[in-house]
Amino acid sequence: MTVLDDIVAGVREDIAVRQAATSLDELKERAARVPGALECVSRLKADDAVAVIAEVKRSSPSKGALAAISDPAELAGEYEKGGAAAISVLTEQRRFNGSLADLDAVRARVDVPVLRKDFVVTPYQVWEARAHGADIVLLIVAALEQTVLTSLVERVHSLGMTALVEVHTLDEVSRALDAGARVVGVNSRDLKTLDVDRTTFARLAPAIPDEVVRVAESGVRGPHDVMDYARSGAHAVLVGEALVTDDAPRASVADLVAAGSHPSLWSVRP
Ligand SMILES: O=P(O)(O)OC[C@@H](O)[C@@H](O)c1c[nH]c2ccccc12
Repeated sequence: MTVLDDIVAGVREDIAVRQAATSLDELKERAARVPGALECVSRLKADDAVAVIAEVKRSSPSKGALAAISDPAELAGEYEKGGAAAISVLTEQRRFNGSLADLDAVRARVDVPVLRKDFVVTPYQVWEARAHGADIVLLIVAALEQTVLTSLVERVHSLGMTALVEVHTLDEVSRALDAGARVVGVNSRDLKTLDVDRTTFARLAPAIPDEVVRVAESGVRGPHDVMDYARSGAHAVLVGEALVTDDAPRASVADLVAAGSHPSLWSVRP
């Protein structure tokens, strides 16, 4: 059993508990009452800048506890003021110590798009994301069979949200594109082993066409990594650990944003 299998098994148990408390019909009613999802593709793909997606994450299976984050909305507010294009909120409970309450708190605070970061394997979770105000939903190719992936991408898009379809291999890039992904995230961390290899993005990016948004996920330590990912064709970067463990997250986001619009990047861009 891989780490990913283990996480998904726990997630399925937790879904069953929530589903017993809140029916799908009830979620659909809630989803109809929240403001519509924000359009994200144009925000994640500027002509001469790298969009920074800043993440609210307390723990991870690879690193254990990262930061207490007693006030996720406050942290997200700082990210937004620093220039984050979107905020990612981990809602997985067992390994990442997140919750839908964190998503609610962040949604209520910021105006930029909010990403529900979880191990989404059923339509119920997609409705949940929308009912809690998410604009973007993560779908991890390695956790989904192709027919399920395709139907979840369609569900996300039909609810006006954007699917961030995560890949780690070339084969998964094809699967993401076949499933109709408009935004593809290359995770430098292998979710089966938790190893990080920052060269993954550069290897996979050429297989992702330019009309699709290319997001480089994981392993960003600072401005230098943003510039490296940008040189390899990233339109956006997703940053967690470096920001949640930082004393000045707002300034650090601003530094990443500044690095992503450095003039030297846009003359060498493929
Ligand atoms: O903390 P990092 O190395 O900056 O990584 C952020 C993000 O990419 C990572 O949290 C992540 C990427 N894909 C995921 C899927 C599930 C959970 C977490 C993730």
